[in-house]
Amino acid sequence: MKAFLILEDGTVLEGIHIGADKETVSEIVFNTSMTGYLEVLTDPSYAGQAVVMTYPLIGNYGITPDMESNKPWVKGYIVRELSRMPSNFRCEGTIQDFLVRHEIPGIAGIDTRALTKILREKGTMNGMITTDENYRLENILPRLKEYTTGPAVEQVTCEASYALKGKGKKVALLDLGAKQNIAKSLQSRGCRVTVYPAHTPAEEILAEKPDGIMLSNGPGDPKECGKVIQEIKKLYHSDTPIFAICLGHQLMALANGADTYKMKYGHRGGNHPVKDLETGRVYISSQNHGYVVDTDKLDPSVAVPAFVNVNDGTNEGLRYTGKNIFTVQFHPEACPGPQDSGYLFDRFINMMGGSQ
Ligand SMILES: NC(=O)CC[C@H](N)C(=O)O
Repeated sequence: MKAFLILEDGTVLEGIHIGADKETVSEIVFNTSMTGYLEVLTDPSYAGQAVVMTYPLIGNYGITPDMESNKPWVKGYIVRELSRMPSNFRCEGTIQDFLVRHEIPGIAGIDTRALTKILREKGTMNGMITTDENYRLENILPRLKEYTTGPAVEQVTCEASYALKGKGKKVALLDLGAKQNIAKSLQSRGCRVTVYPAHTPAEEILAEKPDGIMLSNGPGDPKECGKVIQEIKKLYHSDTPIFAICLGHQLMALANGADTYKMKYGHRGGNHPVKDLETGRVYISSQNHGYVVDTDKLDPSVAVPAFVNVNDGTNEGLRYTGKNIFTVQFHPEACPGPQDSGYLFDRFINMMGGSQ
């Protein structure tokens, strides 16, 4: 069956329908990872967005246990070619069935690299995936212009707190849409992790006297998270060591008077170079973000830049002055992507006083 991808600027691309049989409006973002399509599909930070995979063949090892959460969160899926016969000893099914089961529509047969060039030149746009051949642009374009991801953290956070197996340092993980590998990275370093829903009052977390607090990644515009920011402010004022990733990093910055803005087309992929400003060393990182902290308005008595993106000079991390707090915009938990920056979890463990 034919399908159409209609962009906010009136561009229409024709392809083949995949996934669930329904129409979807979302923000269209591209990911340049050459591996790890499942980790991308199941990363809760993509809630409200349709992802364009620039790598041309997707799904060739099918569905395996490499999930970052228990379901796919993308609102649409845009690929060049979807593998019809996945082959892998761990394969448990096809992407096609996975998308249908979770009611996610998609489109294949799109020149995703050409589409990415459009998104790079014009910036991230909203779009619609539809199978309706009689679509009317004059009706659709105003709908596309209006669309926003809105408050998205509520859709992806856990409902109640829960404790994960482990002994050793007690870490409170605030789940803003956490990728599973954050908890796993802590557990593999001998931490006892308790996961809290995004709107848990700071007092409740601090009452458990955690050795450290971890703020996770998550979807949407960080400025939509006003209430969570209020709680993070209180966490900042406790003397607990804090490590934050991506949305968590942005919220900690907003809680401390910094600003964030939306980038033209974001960073989503597995090969973004980030420079550690303390050592001058460059690490290759996994990334998925559309917003970034504006360091121009950052008060150095509050925080100073710790990492910078080597491609475009945007901020990739902050160190909080006089505090046991550091935050990064990229993904040291990797999944998918290089594990270069996994050492940051070790730094966090050291901040909590070592692994015992
Ligand atoms: N992966 C994330 O946590 C992304 C943070 C935020 N939603 C952004 O797009 O910038």
